[in-house]
Amino acid sequence: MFTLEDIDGVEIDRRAALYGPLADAVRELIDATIRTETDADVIRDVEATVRAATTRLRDRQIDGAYGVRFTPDGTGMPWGNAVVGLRNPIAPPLDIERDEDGRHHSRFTLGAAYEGPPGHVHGGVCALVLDHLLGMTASPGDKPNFTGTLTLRYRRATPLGPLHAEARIDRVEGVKTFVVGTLSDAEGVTVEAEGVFITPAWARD
Ligand SMILES: CCCCCCCCCCCCCC(=O)SCCNC(=O)CCNC(=O)[C@H](O)C(C)(C)COP(=O)(O)OP(=O)(O)OC[C@H]1O[C@@H](n2cnc3c(N)ncnc32)[C@H](O)[C@@H]1OP(=O)(O)O
Repeated sequence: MFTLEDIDGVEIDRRAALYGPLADAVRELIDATIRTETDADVIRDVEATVRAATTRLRDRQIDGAYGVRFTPDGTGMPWGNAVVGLRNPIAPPLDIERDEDGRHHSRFTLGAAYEGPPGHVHGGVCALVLDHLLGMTASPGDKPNFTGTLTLRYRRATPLGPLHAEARIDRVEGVKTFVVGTLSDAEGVTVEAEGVFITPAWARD
């Protein structure tokens, strides 16, 4: 589940510079696929090109999912992650910053690929983003805390476009960390979240 990779920062940068642009390009492709109105013959031609590109990438690949890899100095590479994964075109991806007081926050943009109600973010995508951000906030050290219960209040629809999310720890009770957070657009909060994140039995002292 968590895999140690004995590589240094230079190698991480090399891999990020190789795989990040590919994921970005596929993200663009997803957006273009949803929004294109070009001619039918162009669409069929592009479909063949994309299928050929996929075949080339599958020439050599790992078994199963990417997992969470980390280096000896504790640098994490959750590159397949659905929210922050550098190699995952489905991930927006979020760049999450941590303040000295432990608050986590992120500015990001959700486009056509994340639509639920017309012109607005799918409620499940709001939950996805907040679950991850609150989970990161609940796991400041080298121990993961997993979502036990996540409660959301959708105050109003979240428009597609630039957004902001933030989270902070409310309190810690034994293996349970209680975290609160919000998702906002330029007008203010659209979704409030509170979650109970729990250290799994295998990671307890
Ligand atoms: C190398 C780098 C590492 C960095 C890591 C970054 C990670 C980032 C992570 C990002 C993550 C992103 C987010 C994701 O995607 S996390 C993925 C989604 N979540 C899961 O898959 C979790 C699945 N469930 C479990 O693994 C276990 O059931 C957990 C770990 C949750 C509890 O375990 P276990 O079942 O063994 O617990 P226990 O019986 O010992 O009870 C202990 C206490 O907890 C209370 N309780 C139990 N269940 C719940 C519940 N559902 N709600 C509220 N409370 C609950 C229970 O009453 C008791 O309290 P008390 O009676 O003592 O008061």
